[in-house]
Amino acid sequence: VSDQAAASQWLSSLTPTPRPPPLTVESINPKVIKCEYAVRGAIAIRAQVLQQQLIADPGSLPFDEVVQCNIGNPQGLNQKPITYFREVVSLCDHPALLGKPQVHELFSADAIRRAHRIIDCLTGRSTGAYSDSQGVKACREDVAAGISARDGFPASPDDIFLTDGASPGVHMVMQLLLRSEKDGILCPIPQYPLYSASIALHGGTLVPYYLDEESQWGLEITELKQQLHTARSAGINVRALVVINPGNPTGQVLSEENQRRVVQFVRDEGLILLADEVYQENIYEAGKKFHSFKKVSRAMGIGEKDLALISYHSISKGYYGECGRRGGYMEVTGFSKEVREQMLKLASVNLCSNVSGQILMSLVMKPPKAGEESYENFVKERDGILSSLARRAKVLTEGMNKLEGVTCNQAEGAMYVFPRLRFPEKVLKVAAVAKVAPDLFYTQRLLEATGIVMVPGSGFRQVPGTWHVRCTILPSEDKLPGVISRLSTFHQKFMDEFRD
Ligand SMILES: Cc1ncc(COP(=O)(O)O)c(CN[C@@H]2CONC2=O)c1O
Repeated sequence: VSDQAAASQWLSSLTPTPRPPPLTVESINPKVIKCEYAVRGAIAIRAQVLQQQLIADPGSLPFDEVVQCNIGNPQGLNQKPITYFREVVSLCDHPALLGKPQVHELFSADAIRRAHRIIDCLTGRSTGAYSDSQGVKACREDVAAGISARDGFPASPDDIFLTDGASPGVHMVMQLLLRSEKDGILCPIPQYPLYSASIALHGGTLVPYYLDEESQWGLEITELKQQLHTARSAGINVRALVVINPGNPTGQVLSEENQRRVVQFVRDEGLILLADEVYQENIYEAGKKFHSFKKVSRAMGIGEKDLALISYHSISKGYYGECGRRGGYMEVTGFSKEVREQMLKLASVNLCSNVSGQILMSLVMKPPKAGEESYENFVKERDGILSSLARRAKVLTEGMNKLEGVTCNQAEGAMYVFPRLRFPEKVLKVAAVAKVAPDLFYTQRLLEATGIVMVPGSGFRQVPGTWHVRCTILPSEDKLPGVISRLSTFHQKFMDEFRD
């Protein structure tokens, strides 16, 4: 062996053979790879890059701001928090303020009283201490009182789990229900992708039921029955039915009659009803009203013994929009003591949800009452936000319906419009070559041209061969006309470019 070869052999013997990286995309849990969440997917990621570019190099793009219409994040688009709510959580987070002489100049008397009451019930009198795993008892009592007042039927604090938003509550239940791919969950299509993502993460099967766009995203019982039968024939053990009411991304508000038939279906088929009601205070359509599935079932005389029901709520929506504070509840009824003990065990693994979010959830469910010092201002703030959202829902729906090839159902509730786009054949061809869904292709072009961030309908699943986009109704009323105008100009150019 030559000296050179001997030397290089010696050197290579000194350098350890490179180990393969401990984690690669190939060695990640395949359930994680399968999971997708379009609300913060490719379009949102690209939007962040453009946002940074605008900061670094203003004037370098054909628009001067990125408008985040991809996510129901009201305070991200300048909606102001509710004064009373923030007063109470501020005092709870810094109780020393209560001892300051100026406190009565800075905070309303009822917020001070509420804070004292809450602090008295906190472990160690501190929001910094772990609470019970189900949540602070006093907060659960207020949530239960609020549910009882809303529904006219009793709710128990023992049935309430306070969570870091509705999302972890959904994940917990999927973890409980999904043992293998043989376990299925009936989900609306289009659906909020937390459900498809969580079902994928927990190794279950999403069993679709299609909402009927032609009847304002109606939920047909015949469709539920057909999809259930198909899944069962394929050997899927369907465990639960998810209903999102008001709907995301579709914005429909179910009629009470429709809800009664859903409850009857769930009861007859021995399913668990997962009622996602996070938009319960976002009702805009005249004549439409929110009815909780808890109320509907109890009014039918269907109680805990007949129906397993988990109802979700959140502080992220409504008129409060406290998305970043992470607060929510699951009301759990109709399960055995042993099952609830398993739920509590699961909750205890995460110790507890954040206490400020728990306090905010209790304030949402038991806000100021008439006669209390904050009441008038609270009502003014609440009604101001909700009436503005209703106006924006109408304006945006009208704006969408003026676009060529676009039809858009009225956003009766929630925070989105979900228009259907009929693309020229050329768009379908170009998108196929680019290997992207046509509605993703559209939202990519829209973002690059206007800075408007929308989520492609394919991120929510949809009837095959139909294409949609989801846009929030959240740009402020003074900004919304400009957004619609930029969208219309882009849309016209896009359709002209690809006209058959
Ligand atoms: C129907 C529905 N359920 C649950 C959640 C989870 O909310 P929290 O975990 O914050 O309580 C959302 C959030 N809406 C997402 C987030 O913004 N846009 C969306 O579509 C939702 O729309």
